[in-house]
Amino acid sequence: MALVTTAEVCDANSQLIASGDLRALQPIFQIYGRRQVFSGQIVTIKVFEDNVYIRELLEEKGNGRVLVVDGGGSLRCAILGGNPVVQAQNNGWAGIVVNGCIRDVDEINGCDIGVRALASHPMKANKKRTGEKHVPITIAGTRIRDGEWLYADTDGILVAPNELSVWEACIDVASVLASKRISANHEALKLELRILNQMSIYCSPRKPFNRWTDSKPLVSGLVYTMILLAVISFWAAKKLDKVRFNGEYGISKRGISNS
Ligand SMILES: O=C([O-])CC(=O)C(=O)O
Ligand SMILES: [Mg+2]
Repeated sequence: MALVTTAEVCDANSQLIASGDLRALQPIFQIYGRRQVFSGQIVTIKVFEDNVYIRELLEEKGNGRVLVVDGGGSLRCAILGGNPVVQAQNNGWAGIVVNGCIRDVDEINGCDIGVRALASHPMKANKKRTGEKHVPITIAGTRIRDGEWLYADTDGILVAPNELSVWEACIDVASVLASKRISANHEALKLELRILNQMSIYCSPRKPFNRWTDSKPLVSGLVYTMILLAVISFWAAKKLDKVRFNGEYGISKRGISNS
């Protein structure tokens, strides 16, 4: 998805925006961390001036996910510091979005991870172990659910219910180029650039797996194979029967032998 900017995704998906599926967070966040562009599946957490649960989540393997923290917008202390961010980077988290404050900004800016927060604050948070993990949250005017997808770049932050995919677009580029059978290199390059510019048009939520329609080809393939095998075995049995019968009665292609 990094091939396409958040602005291009918005331009090409007005229907998803109108339906409320594609949402942009209000632009209230500062950019921290070395990764300015990041995306991933969302893990939500709701806390208030307490950071124990945040640290616990970032101790888990990230697998490219993004932690989105509803810190209630508090500007009275930092709920994220350098230590958990280094850990998140080492554990493979793609990013952390904090509706609250962070501290150890220089350390965080050295980490290979994307971090967004309202501001920095020198005071640390409570350690009372309060909050809720994996609950729906509302930050920056946007309702966000655990398991949705987040896309961040220097223009802003988008949230979608499913992973946005350019897979279809890549197939399209290949098939259009093949069908045009372009020989001159510059023509091919021109067309490729035009198609790449249009790529976001094909950005669509990846379809969820449908147990029936997605397995239909496999099921019908199996049925056809079984019918074919049945016909072949029937034919073979008949043939074998005939050979056996002919053998028993001494019938050959040339006629009945006396021996
Ligand atoms: O101790 C804290 O709450 C925040 C902090 O600075 C860190 O984790 O590095
Ligand atoms: Mg610290």
